[in-house]
Amino acid sequence: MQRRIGVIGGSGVYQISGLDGAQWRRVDTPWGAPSDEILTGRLAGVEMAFLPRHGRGHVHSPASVPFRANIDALKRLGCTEVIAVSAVGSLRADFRPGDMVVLDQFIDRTSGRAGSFFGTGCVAHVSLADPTCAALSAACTQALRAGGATVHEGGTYLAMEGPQFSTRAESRLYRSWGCDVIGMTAMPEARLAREAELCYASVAMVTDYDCWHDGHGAVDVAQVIAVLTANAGTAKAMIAALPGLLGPARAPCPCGCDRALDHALMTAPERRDPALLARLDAVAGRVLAP
Ligand SMILES: CSC[C@H]1O[C@H](OP(=O)(O)O)[C@H](O)[C@@H]1O
Ligand SMILES: Nc1ncnc2[nH]cnc12
Repeated sequence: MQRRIGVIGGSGVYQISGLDGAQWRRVDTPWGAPSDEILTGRLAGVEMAFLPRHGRGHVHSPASVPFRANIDALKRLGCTEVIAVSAVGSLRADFRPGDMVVLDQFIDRTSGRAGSFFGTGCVAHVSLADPTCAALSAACTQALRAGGATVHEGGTYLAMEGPQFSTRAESRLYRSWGCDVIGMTAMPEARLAREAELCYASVAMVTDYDCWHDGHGAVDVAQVIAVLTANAGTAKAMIAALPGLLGPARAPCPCGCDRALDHALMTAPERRDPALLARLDAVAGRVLAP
């Protein structure tokens, strides 16, 4: 099977360069329009698809990011895996601004966001015990280290609703829960990637210490942008290195991400809603197609 690597760029990452045959493409989905057009092309002979999560110019607030359309569009374009890049606040002293964290767990405190492709007329329950792909995450770690980044392998991300930053009491609470970093977008993105049977790796750049650290002022956007700008090359170097590490051919995922729906569907075939099934053509076509 041919590989296509999807990349979702977070705050400060609105494009990638160096693609052969680069083209911004509009992709329509049954879940509405994605955050922006998607930049496709080849890097070191591997098909790529890049989508800026907030849109070019940072148009979408965390709550208005069309997460379902974004994941559907990447799947529809033939992506086999998604690397999500995010800016995060650190909830621990040893995760410093400029460091990279390859996340492996999430606590979801968002509210009111559409968090599933499934629902009435086609119910499914996928496992989220391990919400990221260990194999893809290991490749991201390797690519980051090759570029000289300081990398923390594993970390728990507190997904907050925002758009305001946390209160000090919230920040302290999340630290007491054992969370390592905080951001506003990894959920429901990670849930939806799993439902769409995409390998998902979440790579976070630490930009600040949120507001719990006595030795640092409370986070503001200027601080986040300054750290993102100073370290702009880090995520880009990782993306440039990944095609060489992964190669153009894709084998079955050793973690089973590409088979997440094998035992997830609950609704009896004769009770399924044809309209919902039609919307699921890309994300669940493997298990629903007649
Ligand atoms: C600009 S600070 C807050 C903003 O940055 C993060 O975005 P992303 O996860 O897309 O990199 C955070 O989640 C907020 O959306
Ligand atoms: N402290 C913080 N809280 C939430 N999202 C962030 N993104 C970057 N820093 C953040």
